[in-house]
Amino acid sequence: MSTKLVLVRHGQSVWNKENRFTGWKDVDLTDQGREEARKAGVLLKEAGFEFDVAYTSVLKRAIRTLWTILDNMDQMWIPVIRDYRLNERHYGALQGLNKAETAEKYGDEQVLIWRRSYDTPPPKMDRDDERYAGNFRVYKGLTEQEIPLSESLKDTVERFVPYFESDIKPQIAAGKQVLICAHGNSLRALVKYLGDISDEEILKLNIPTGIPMVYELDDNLKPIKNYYLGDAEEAAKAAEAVANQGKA
Ligand SMILES: O=C(O)[C@@H](CO)OP(=O)(O)O
Repeated sequence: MSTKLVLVRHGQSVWNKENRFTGWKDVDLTDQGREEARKAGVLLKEAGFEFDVAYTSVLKRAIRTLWTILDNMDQMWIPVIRDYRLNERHYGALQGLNKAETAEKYGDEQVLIWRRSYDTPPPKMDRDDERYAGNFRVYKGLTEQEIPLSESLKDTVERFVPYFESDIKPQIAAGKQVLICAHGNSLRALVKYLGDISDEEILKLNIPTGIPMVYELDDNLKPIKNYYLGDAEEAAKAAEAVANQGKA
């Protein structure tokens, strides 16, 4: 028997469009992002998915994408769980900077390391920075250790995977159809873990906005195969465009 798990990166956000490092900044979707979310919902509905539970971050670009998907599937009634552990990887002091301008200043190679290396975090944000997540009510229940100043993908794996194991995996194991709506790098963290992808290989993975990614899992919840719903060529082109965002 195979179980399906669906992962969706939020639709295009305002800072995706402006090509700025986003991380934990709570930016909304653009009109294009809303349209991508709508199309994702239609694709999932046409493919016959019936979700039992959905998980998302506490960031509105992912939450609104999830709402839009469920609205278009007429499944807005299912339980939705929001948790900061699904948040985007924290971009530290880079948050808000333009990616191409940063590449002009520091070089494409350095920006690739900050964006895609497994264990090199971007420069840290200070705790007295107005952007510090501890200033926002949504994160008030977290300890200082839980509020990042910057994260590598490894740090994001260490935050997200234990939550996946303790909260999401038991639902899948119980036969529930689960939808996860999250972010480029928090999903890369999960994909790395699910597929046991090496630290080197994960560098090449770029996830496009708003295209549902379906994982078929075996009885041990190991992936049998995974694919994007819809036009595969379009998904590959969109992933390539994400890769190029960090070039001067
Ligand atoms: O800015 C970010 O937080 C992420 C996702 O949008 O970007 P990148 O693809 O550069 O890691």
